[in-house]
Amino acid sequence: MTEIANPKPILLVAACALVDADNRVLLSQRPEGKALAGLWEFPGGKVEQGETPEEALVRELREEIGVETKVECLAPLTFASHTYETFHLLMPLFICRRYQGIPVAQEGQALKWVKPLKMRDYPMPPADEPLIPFLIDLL
Ligand SMILES: Nc1nc2c([nH]c(=O)n2[C@@H]2O[C@H](COP(=O)(O)OP(=O)(O)OP(=O)(O)O)[C@@H](O)[C@H]2O)c(=O)[nH]1
Repeated sequence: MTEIANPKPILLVAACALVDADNRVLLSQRPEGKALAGLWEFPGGKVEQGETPEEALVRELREEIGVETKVECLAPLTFASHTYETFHLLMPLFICRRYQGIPVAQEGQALKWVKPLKMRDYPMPPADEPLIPFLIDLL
């Protein structure tokens, strides 16, 4: 029988670089008590059964920061592929400039608009670090 070399499940998480008129990107700080607490991440979350990544993101942006957008307003930018201890994260990163509402934390998390060149000042999960150069190039 063939052994499976890497038994870690792949976790599909959709994330969004929400961009404001000054080309700043919204970062959200992971609350205490969660894995990777205190680190700054892109809004988003797990893609649930029956959802596309874009649909998951529209839902997560509404639930997490009270912002309304549409699937058509999300453009693919890049992705993260990173092995954590118990799973392998596959995380498409979308960019969104068209949305309604001012982001307000719905789950008590801190939010911050950050210029891509300043993102190194905000500790991010290891999966996110390789994504920063794409935002620097684009914005
Ligand atoms: N939303 C988001 N998740 C990220 C980023 N980078 C990164 O490694 N992740 C990881 O992807 C997973 C996202 O899951 P999530 O936000 O839906 O779930 P969670 O850990 O808050 O748990 P829960 O919603 O089940 O309570 C977490 O393990 C998180 O650490 C990122 O930039 N944004």
